Amino acid sequence: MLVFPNAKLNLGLYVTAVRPDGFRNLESVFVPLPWADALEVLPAAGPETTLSLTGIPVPGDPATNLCRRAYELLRADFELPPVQMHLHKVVPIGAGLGGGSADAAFALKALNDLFALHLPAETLEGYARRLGSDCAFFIQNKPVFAYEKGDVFENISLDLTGTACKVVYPGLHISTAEAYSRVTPRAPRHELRQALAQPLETWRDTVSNDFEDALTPFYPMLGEIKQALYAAGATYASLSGSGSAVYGLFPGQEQPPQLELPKEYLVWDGRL
Ligand SMILES: C[C@@](CO)(OP(=O)(O)O)[C@H](O)COP(=O)(O)OP(=O)(O)OC[C@H]1O[C@@H](n2ccc(N)nc2=O)[C@H](O)[C@@H]1O
Ligand SMILES: Nc1ncnc2c1ncn2[C@@H]1O[C@H](COP(=O)(O)OP(=O)(O)O)[C@@H](O)[C@H]1O
Repeated sequence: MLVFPNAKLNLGLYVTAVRPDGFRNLESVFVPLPWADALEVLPAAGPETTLSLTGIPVPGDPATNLCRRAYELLRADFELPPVQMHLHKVVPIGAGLGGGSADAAFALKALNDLFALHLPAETLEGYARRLGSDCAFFIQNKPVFAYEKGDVFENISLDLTGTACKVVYPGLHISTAEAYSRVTPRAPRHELRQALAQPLETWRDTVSNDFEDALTPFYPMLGEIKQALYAAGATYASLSGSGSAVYGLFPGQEQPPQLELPKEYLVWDGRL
C-alpha cells in the first residue's frame, strides 16, 4: 500500500497556557498542505519488520522513526504480521509543517487498511495522540480549529482550496521543544475563528503566530522571508507552527510569483 503523507500549515497560532502535564495549550487552525512524503507499507517478505529510508535524511535512530513507532503501537493491541516499510522523505524536518506527525498518522491509516482492522477515525486519532500532539490532525486531514495540546478539534467552514501558496524553508531546523521554551503563554490576541471568517485581506492585521514573535529576534531570516513574500504580493504571510517554514498566500493568482532566495532554501510552490 502506497500513501502520501502531506504536510500542514497553521493559520494563526496562540500559545495560551502551561498545562499541568508541562505541555502548552494552544489555539490554531490547521489546514492540509499538498507537499508530501511517500510511504509504502507491505507485509514483510521475511520474519523481520523493516523500515528503509530515502530522500531527506531523518535524524535519529530508524528504530525510533515515527512510522516504526506507529506500527509498534498497533502491534501491541492487534496481531499484526511483520511489515516492510519504505519512507521517501520530501517534507523538511523541524519546519513547522508536521511532516513527521503526518508519516505517523498515515502509517496508522495504512496499517488499518492493509490488515482490515476496521478502526474508525476516532480510534485512530486516539492512537495518533500517543505519538505526538500534531499527529491526530492527519487522520481526518481537513481544516480544523485545534485546541488543548493541538489534538482536540472543532470543524470549521474555511475553504482555501485552489489558493496559490509559496512555502519557504530556510534550512534551519528549529526543534519544537526549543520553540515552545521561548514562548510566554498569554491570552489570544483575537478570536481566531472570527478573524479567519473575515476576508483574507484582513488577516495580516488580525491573524498572528506567537512563535513568530518569539523566534524572529533569534532568527532574523524569518522576518526577512515574510517581508519578501509580502513584497512579492502575498495577501497573507506567516511562520507555520514552530517554524522555520514561512508561507505566503496569493489568492486569485494561478501560481505564486518567483522569488530571489538563497540557493540552499527549499521552496514549495503550488495550490492548497
Ligand atoms: C508547534 C506545533 C503546532 O502545530 O507544530 P510543529 O511546529 O511542530 O509542526 C505542534 O504543537 C507541535 O506538535 P508535535 O510536533 O506533535 O509535538 P510533540 O512531539 O507532541 O511535542 C514535542 C515537544 O513540544 C512541546 N509541546 C508540544 C505540544 C504542545 N501542545 N505543548 C508543548 O509544550 C513539548 O516540550 C514536547 O516535548
Ligand atoms: N518520519 C519522520 N519524519 C520526520 N521526523 C521524524 C520522523 N520520525 C521521527 N522523527 C523525529 O521527529 C523530529 C521532527 O519533529 P519536529 O521538530 O516536530 O518537526 P516537524 O516540523 O516535522 O513536526 C526529528 O528531529 C526526528 O528525529
